[in-house]
Amino acid sequence: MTSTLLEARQIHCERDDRPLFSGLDFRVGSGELWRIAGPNGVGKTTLLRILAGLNPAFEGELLWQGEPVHRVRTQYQANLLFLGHNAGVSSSLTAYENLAGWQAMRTPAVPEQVMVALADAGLSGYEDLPAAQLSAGQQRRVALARLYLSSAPLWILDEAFTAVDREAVAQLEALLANRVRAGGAVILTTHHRLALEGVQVLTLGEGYDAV
Ligand SMILES: Nc1ncnc2c1ncn2[C@@H]1O[C@H](COP(=O)(O)OP(=O)(O)OP(=O)(O)O)[C@@H](O)[C@H]1O
Repeated sequence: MTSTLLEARQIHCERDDRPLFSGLDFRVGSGELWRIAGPNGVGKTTLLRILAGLNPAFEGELLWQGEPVHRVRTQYQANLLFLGHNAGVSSSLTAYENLAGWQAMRTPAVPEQVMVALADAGLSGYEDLPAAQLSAGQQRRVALARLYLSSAPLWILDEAFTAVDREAVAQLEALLANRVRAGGAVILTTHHRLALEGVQVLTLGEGYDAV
């Protein structure tokens, strides 16, 4: 039996007085991978940002391991890795500095771990280049390298597959599979067809074919 990590109750959100989504109820358990599906503009990013605690403009309740997120915010943030589709990679910093800086905000940075994560993300030889001099896919890999350093039980990933090549997609799928196998949970959006089994789909927008 899976234990519930994150529960959403009656989530409602409006943009410019127009309801984006309403009455959303779901439970994300350990070992589960959820895909939020729907057409462009339906509210997928908005929902992920709500779940990640980055958008307070909603009604309803979020529970982390049974406790209201607003009461256990620090604990929730410590258990969460959020990767937005705007990946948060600083173009003036090197690949190494970006990842080490990210790690240092959570734990003392360990240079060897950072180097290994960059290598795992396919960036060997590019560690000391400013991100501005990397390709779009390589910049995305700098952000994705965080996944190799993260032991957070909940990953929320917005369009994580954007700009990366087939090899990186396969590696990312393997990482996600490992995360859920280890008892974590993943919530993501992607317009990419996932080669993963057991994906649960929450579709926003009526009549959208999420296949
Ligand atoms: N900062 C903002 N202020 C006002 N409206 C916004 C803002 N961000 C997004 N929206 C609106 O909210 C709606 C949902 O946007 P959102 O980015 O959540 O959609 P999405 O489903 O993720 O789309 P896509 O598949 O194109 O990424 C859109 O109509 C968009 O115009």
